[in-house]
Amino acid sequence: MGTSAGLAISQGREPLFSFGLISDVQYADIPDGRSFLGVPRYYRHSILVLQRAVKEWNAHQKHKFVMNFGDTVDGFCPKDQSFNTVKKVVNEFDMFEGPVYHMIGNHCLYNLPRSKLLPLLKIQSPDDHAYYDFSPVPEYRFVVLDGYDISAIGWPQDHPKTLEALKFLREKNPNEEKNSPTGLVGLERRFLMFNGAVGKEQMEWLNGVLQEATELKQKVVVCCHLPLDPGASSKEALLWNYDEVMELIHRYNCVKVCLAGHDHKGGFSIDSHGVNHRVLEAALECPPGTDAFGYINVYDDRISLVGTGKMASVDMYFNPQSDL
Ligand SMILES: Nc1ccn([C@@H]2O[C@H](COP(=O)(O)O)[C@@H](O)[C@H]2O)c(=O)n1
Ligand SMILES: O=P(O)(O)OC[C@H](O)CO
Repeated sequence: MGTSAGLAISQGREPLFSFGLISDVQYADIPDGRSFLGVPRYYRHSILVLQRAVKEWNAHQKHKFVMNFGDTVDGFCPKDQSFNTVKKVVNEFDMFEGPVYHMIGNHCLYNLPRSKLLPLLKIQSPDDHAYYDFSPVPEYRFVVLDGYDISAIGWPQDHPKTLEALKFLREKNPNEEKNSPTGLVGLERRFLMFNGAVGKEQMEWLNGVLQEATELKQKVVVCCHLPLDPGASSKEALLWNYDEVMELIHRYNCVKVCLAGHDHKGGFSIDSHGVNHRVLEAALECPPGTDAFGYINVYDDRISLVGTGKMASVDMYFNPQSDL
């Protein structure tokens, strides 16, 4: 990614805090396979990557929390094993000696309805939405978006959100197979069933959180399973309404970094407003013995991702213009 997190550390300043991160574990007790595009997937090995990650995060001793960027279980997991498989992976996360914040991904929703999934992931919500925020130190706020708020997967079949998503897909994607981008041009290629959107209520909630963060002079890190910037991701992996979400985010100056998973190869960009976008490499696609996890050192002027294995390190400096 061109920059050196080691450099940031060698500058000698202590971070305000740090946290661990991993994405797309997609564990299942099934033989290795491949993605649609032919990339090898190591379904049994991925939990070993997570175990090594937890060991390293604990050895570091100072991480304040850990974030799981979603797709905890794979869609090919036999459905009679879904509940226990998610539980097994969550138990591995719980070996971390501190809080763990989970996100949902499409593969989680192939396995379990929200009503069963969210309690397992300890996402507390009266109406099964999976967005929330937390402030680990007074200077920072983390916003976790629910990218499958409007989605054809995860809600009951007759739920208004399922119906809204299916209507949207019918309008945007003429293919019978709604996961196929065939014939879709450029950024239209994101209109696939394995993606989703942030709905109206969540947008209003996000607006309120960003308003409050601005008043409190907090810097914000936005986290979502689905990427929010075409510069950091394949077009096929983007949130359906990434443009609306970013238009809202850009009205404020408080959001410094957006982190995501889903696009397994990973990516990095700085958008037109100086917001950093980092898509994390998947634990699932690490050949046996290799890794993809990391931790982030948070400073007042940058955050530095220190990656292990396939997860590339990067220093993400904040745009000083945005604080003027
Ligand atoms: N470029 C693509 C990517 C995916 N699909 C469809 O999505 C399904 C799931 O994809 P995975 O990467 O998780 O294997 C896949 O079976 C295809 O139906 C596609 O059509 N084009
Ligand atoms: O979530 P998956 O495993 O279907 O993969 C999504 C793709 O990486 C998006 O391009």
